[in-house]
This record gives sequence, structure tokens and C-alpha cells, in this order.
Amino acid sequence: MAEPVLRLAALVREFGGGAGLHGVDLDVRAGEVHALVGLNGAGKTTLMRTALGMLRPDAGEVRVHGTRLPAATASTWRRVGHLVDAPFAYPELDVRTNLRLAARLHGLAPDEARRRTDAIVAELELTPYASVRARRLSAGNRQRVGIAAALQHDPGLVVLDEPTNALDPRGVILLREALVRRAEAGAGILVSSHHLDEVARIADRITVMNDGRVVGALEPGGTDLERAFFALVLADDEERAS
Ligand SMILES: Nc1ncnc2c1ncn2[C@@H]1O[C@H](COP(=O)(O)OP(=O)(O)OP(=O)(O)O)[C@@H](O)[C@H]1O
Repeated sequence: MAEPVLRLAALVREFGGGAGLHGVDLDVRAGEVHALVGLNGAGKTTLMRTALGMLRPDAGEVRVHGTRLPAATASTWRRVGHLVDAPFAYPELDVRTNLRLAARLHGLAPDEARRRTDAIVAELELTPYASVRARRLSAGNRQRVGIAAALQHDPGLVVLDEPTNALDPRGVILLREALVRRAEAGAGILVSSHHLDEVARIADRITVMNDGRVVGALEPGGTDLERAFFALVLADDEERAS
């Protein structure tokens, strides 16, 4: 089987007071949407930050496109798109300029950057805002710009932390379609969410985290995902309390 685009093995990243990741195994394969769900504080953002080299693990390993961190070079990171934490944009630059800069930082030549930026602006329905300075955008449109920057260079690995944050219903649909399209084209996508119904619509796999551990999986086509989710979390809490 092909090497996953992301592989986490026995990953540990501990903060004080027992918080953090306590031995996580997880992979993302090319062509799949892999959703990560868990209660507030379960460790989803920490997992993503560690996977992206933003946090150094205490133990275990991260492989991005087959390269073990921290050995990944610029050519590896150019094949990754991510939105974790607040979307970044230079406040005084307009949307199109911000996106072109992001495309250039991902290694695209100027003409190609221009072409991709125009395409993603249309795809995410940002055309009315293309000439608006980032500082004047609404939270939802700023989020769309962050998603655009993560997707426009067609990365083979996409990592998005709660990307539906601040999106309106139209934005949620556009995001869903954009992710499905990219997965169908071969990208591996790791996405966290608190919206189980939304996740179930697009995910090929749903992994449940609790207290820094992977505690099970949900069947995307299953019924009553909410009940199954809470059952897994409760079972884990009880097992560790006993
Ligand atoms: N830099 C840090 N220093 C100390 N503790 C941290 C740090 N970052 C995260 N934590 C703790 O690690 C745990 C996991 O946090 P994390 O942000 O990964 O959870 P999450 O699943 O993304 O939560 P949410 O759904 O609320 O976004 C929490 O208890 C959090 O307080």
C-alpha cells in the first residue's frame, strides 16, 4: 500500500497537568478525508500543530509525505496546505495580493500564482472581496481567505482545524465541495470539527479523540453519530477512572 501522506506514530507531546498527546497513532491516506472529532481540550489542535512541525513531539514520530520530521524540507512543505489557529493575512494588503503572496511562498511561479489565486477566489466566492484589505473583512470572509491559502496550490496533504468556524451556510457548502473535489483528485485531508453531521457528509474516516488519546472511530454512514461519539468518550473516561 502507498505511504500515507501523513503518519503519526506513538506521538507524545505533554504539557503540565496531564494535558497534551499521550501516544497517538493516526494516518491520512491520499484521496481520503479523515475527520478528527473530540470534546474541547481533547488534543485535536495539539495533534495538528505537532503534525505540521509547529510543536516538537516529546516522543514518537511524524512523517509528512514519507519524510520524518524534522527532516522535511521546503519541497515537502510546499505539498502541504494548512489552516490551524487564526487565518493569517497581512491586514493592509487586499485579498488577492495576500493569496498571491501565499501562493508564491508555496513555491508557485508568478504567472501560476496569479492563475491559482484567480481560480480559488472564484471557487470560494470571494470575488466581491478580492480588492478589499484583509483588515476590513468579516470573520467569515477572513476564514474563507485562510481556507483559500491552504488549498490554492493543490497540496497533497491538507490540514484544517475547525475550518467551518465563522463560515455562513454557503461557506460551509463551498468548503465541503472544495474538500471533496481535492480528495477525489488525490489529496489526503485531515480536518477537525465539532459538527458531527457536517463531518459525516464528507469524511471517509472519523477518528475520535479524548484526553490526548485516540479512543475509537465512528462510521461516517452510521446512524446516531452523536450517541456513538458520547459512548466512546464516556467509555474511555470510565476506563481511565477505574
Ligand atoms: N501551549 C500549551 N501549554 C499548555 N497546555 C496546552 C497548550 N496547548 C494546549 N494545551 C492543553 O492541551 C489540551 C489539548 O488542547 P487542544 O487545543 O489540542 O484541544 P482541542 O481538542 O483542539 O480543543 P478545542 O476543541 O477546544 O479546540 C488542553 O487541555 C489545553 O489546555
